Amino acid sequence: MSSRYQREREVALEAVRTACLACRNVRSAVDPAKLDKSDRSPVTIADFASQAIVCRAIRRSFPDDPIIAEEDAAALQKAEMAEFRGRIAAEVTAVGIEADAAQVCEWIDEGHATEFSPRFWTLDPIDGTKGFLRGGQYAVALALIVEGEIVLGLLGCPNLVFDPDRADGPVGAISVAERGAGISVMAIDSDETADVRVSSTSETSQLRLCESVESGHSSHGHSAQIAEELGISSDPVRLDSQAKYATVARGEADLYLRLPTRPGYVERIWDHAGGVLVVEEAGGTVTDVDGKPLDFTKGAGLSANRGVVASNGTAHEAVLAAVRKAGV
Ligand SMILES: Nc1ncnc2c1ncn2[C@@H]1O[C@H](COP(=O)(O)OS(=O)(=O)O)[C@@H](OP(=O)(O)O)[C@H]1O
Ligand SMILES: [Mg+2]
Ligand SMILES: [Mg+2]
Ligand SMILES: [Mg+2]
Repeated sequence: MSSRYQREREVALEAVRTACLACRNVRSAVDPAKLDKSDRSPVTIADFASQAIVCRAIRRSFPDDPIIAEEDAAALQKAEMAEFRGRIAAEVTAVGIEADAAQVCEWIDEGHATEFSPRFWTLDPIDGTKGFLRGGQYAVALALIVEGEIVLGLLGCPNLVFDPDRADGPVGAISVAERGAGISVMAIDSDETADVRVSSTSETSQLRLCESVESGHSSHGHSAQIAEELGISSDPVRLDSQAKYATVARGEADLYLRLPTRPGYVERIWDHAGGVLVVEEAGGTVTDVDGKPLDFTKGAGLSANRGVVASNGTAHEAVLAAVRKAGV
């Protein structure tokens, strides 16, 4: 596979792998401590450690590249957060990157960009934090966007079985996609790699649908209507995070629906950029619910789009028709 972004790929893969290891270490604690952000969503030591690790790596190799990342260190600066800061630094150090609390806060804040630029990275240090907390799926999601086009997309999924045909095989998979150069999936703990491809299912009644666990993130009512319209009788598979894109990419599911739960919610680019390229390079199609391509030129939000439909491609038009019929 010829690669135009070889160095970026290497740096990104190493960073995502290391961040996955840090997340696992935190998760193996009995009850990972969490903070509630101003929107009442959770954030943990692992989110911050992961963001510090990935931003540090990008900053060292690509000093001029802006990073639009989900978290920032503002809440960590308060005096009463000293212990929490120290625990983040300890987790970063435990994966081989020696750092103190001040240093990790600086790295976290390297992800402060919010505006579109001709070349930038976007990072979700843990996508699916609720999934992470309940022991479900979560993802370290990273993408490089050049001239508004996603050129690299990585999804590190520490809780995803590496090979869906070996349910008791290794757990932990990193999907790495480069535009025009394909996708490969790597095991987190070994050198094993796999080529993957979306399914070829075209019969709409046979489509295996996946969606968010959280009904506040995607309308379960609308997806049930769409499934009925398509003649699907199997239950949707609910899993957290961009692991949904990874499962469509490898043909384990055929369709991922993310349907707005209220007018005006703007999806964040870090919740999608990595996953979108992973599905596209595996042969699938991703649009919003109106059939428009996702527009990554608007800064941190997908303000020109509503919701997301990711499919194996073959079934995409039929699904969009059902989405319209359901009045999404
Ligand atoms: N109202 C609403 N609508 C759509 N999306 C929302 C909404 N609120 C939050 N979020 C974002 O959802 C991200 C989690 O993704 P998922 O819904 O796929 O996973 S989960 O099932 O909720 O765990 C989650 O990402 P993380 O914060 O990184 O976990 C949020 O950015
Ligand atoms: Mg969050
Ligand atoms: Mg997210
Ligand atoms: Mg997140």
